[in-house]
Amino acid sequence: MSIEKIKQALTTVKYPGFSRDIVSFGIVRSVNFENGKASVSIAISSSDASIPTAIRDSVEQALKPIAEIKDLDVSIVLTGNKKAEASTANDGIPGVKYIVAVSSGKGGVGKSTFAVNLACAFSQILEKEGKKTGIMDCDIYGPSVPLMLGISGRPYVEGDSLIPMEGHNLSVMSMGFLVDEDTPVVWRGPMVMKTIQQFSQNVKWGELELLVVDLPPGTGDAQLSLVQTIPLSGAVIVTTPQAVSTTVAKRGARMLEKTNVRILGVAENMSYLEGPDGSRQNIFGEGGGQKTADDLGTELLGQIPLDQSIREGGDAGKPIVLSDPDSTAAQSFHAIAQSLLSKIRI
Ligand SMILES: Nc1ncnc2c1ncn2[C@@H]1O[C@H](COP(=O)(O)OP(=O)(O)OP(=O)(O)O)[C@@H](O)[C@H]1O
Repeated sequence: MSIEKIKQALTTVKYPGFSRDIVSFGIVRSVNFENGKASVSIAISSSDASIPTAIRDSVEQALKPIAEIKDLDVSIVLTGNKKAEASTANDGIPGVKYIVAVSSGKGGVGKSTFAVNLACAFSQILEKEGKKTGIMDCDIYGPSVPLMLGISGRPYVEGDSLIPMEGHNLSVMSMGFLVDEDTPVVWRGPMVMKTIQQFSQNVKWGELELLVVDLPPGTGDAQLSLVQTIPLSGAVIVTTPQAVSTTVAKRGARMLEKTNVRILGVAENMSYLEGPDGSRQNIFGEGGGQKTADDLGTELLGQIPLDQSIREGGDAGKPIVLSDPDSTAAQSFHAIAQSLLSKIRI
C-alpha cells in the first residue's frame, strides 16, 4: 500500500463551494500510513465552522474503499491565513458586511442587467430587516448601471472619498458617474488597474449589509486586480444557455478560483421565452447553465427568462424586480438572492 494511493483518493475530495480538490488546493499537510493506520493532516484557514466537518466527512468517504486502511485519523489544523478563506463576513470595506461579485466570462450575457436586478431583490429582502444594499459598477469600459437604475449626476466628494448616489433604496457607485458619456474611455492597462483600485477603495458606503459588485466583463487584468483588491464573500457566474458561453464562463470562474474567491453558484440568463400559455421556448439552446455549474462543482442558482420587459426596464431605469415584482423573472431574481443570502450568512 503506497501513500500515493491515499493521496490519489484525496484528489477526489473537493473543497466545499469550490470545484478544486483539497490536494491541488494545497491544504493537505501530510499523509502517513503505518500498520494499517492512515493519518491525514489538513490545514484550513476558513472561519466557516462547517468547512472542517464537511472536509473530514468527505475524506473519510474517499478513503473508505481502500481495504488496507483499518484505522483512520484525520486531523484538521485551523490556521489564520485570511487570503485562503472561502467566505466570511467582510471586513475589507468599512461598514460593508458582505460583498457578492457578479461575473461573466464575456460581455453581452446580461451581466449588468442581472447585477442590477439582483441588487434590487437583495434590497427588497434586506429592507425588511432594516438593512441596506449597495451596488458598485466596476465596468469601466461600458458602465451601464446608472442608466439601468435611472440615476444620473455626479457623486459628492468628501475629503478623499466619494459618496454613493442613491436610487430605488440602493447606494450606487459607478464609473459612469465619473466619466462623461461621450468621452470614450480609452485607458492604458496600468492606468485601468490603478483607477479601478482607487475607485473601489475610496467610496464611503456607510452601513451596508450587502454590496453587489458588477465586475468588468472578461478575465483580464482589470477583473483580477479588482478581486484582489476587494475581499469578496463570493461570486456568481452569469452565463447563457449556449454551449459556447459555458466554456467562457468556466474560464472566468477559474480566474476567480485562482484568487480563492468562493464561487457561490451559476445563474443562467436569457434561458427561455415564455409563451402566453406558459410554454417555454429555448431560443438560445438549453443546458448551458447546468453544465457550467456541474463542471465547476457548484449549483445552478436559477434561470432568468428572455423577456422584453427586462430590456425595457433596463432602458427605462426601472428594473423588472421593481416594476413587475410578480413576473417570473422577478421571482427568479428573488429566489437567487435568497439562496445567495443563505449561503453567505452561514
Ligand atoms: N433576460 C433578458 N431578457 C431580455 N433582455 C435582456 C435580458 N438580459 C439582458 N437583456 C438585454 O441585453 C442587453 C445586454 O445586457 P447587459 O448590458 O446587461 O449585458 P452585459 O453582459 O452586462 O454586457 P456588458 O458586459 O458588455 O456590459 C441589454 O439591452 C439588456 O437589456
